[in-house]
Amino acid sequence: MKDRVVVVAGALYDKGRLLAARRSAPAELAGRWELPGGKLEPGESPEQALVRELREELGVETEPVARIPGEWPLKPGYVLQVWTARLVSGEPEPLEDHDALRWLAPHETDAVDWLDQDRPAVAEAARLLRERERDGARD
Ligand SMILES: Nc1nc2c([nH]c(=O)n2[C@H]2C[C@H](O)[C@@H](COP(=O)(O)OP(=O)(O)OP(=O)(O)O)O2)c(=O)[nH]1
Repeated sequence: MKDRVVVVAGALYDKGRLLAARRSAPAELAGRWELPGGKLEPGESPEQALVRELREELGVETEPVARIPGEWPLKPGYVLQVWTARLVSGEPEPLEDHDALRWLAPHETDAVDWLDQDRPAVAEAARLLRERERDGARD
């Protein structure tokens, strides 16, 4: 479908932890946790959109690693796509759209109240995180 909006979100990893961000708006999503990101703009690749959104929202530089297979419906006309990404520089801060951030260790990935529509992607991101831990990844 051509006129659907793609929202690109990042499963951002650093030091074996996954970043969760608490939305501050709109009212129906505020207080719930999500993977940070935003809408694809015309002419952008999903990876470019992800790097731009994470820079705007969190003030960090990141590098997309791989897409988590699948896409998930949001509100009508919107779909969510998720990439794993690694932190290249900076320490994330809730600059825009969020009022709290948390780095979650592999055993803590269920500790926040994720948006329902994010749960399948978060489950896969958590699985990949545990796999990286078993493999002895250092970042
Ligand atoms: N970023 C993000 N948005 C999500 C997730 N799950 C989910 O339902 N959404 C919804 C919330 C918003 O309605 C929409 C994304 O819009 P946004 O407001 O984050 O994107 P944006 O920065 O491009 O928006 P804008 O302020 O420029 O309008 O998707 C998620 O995991 N990450």
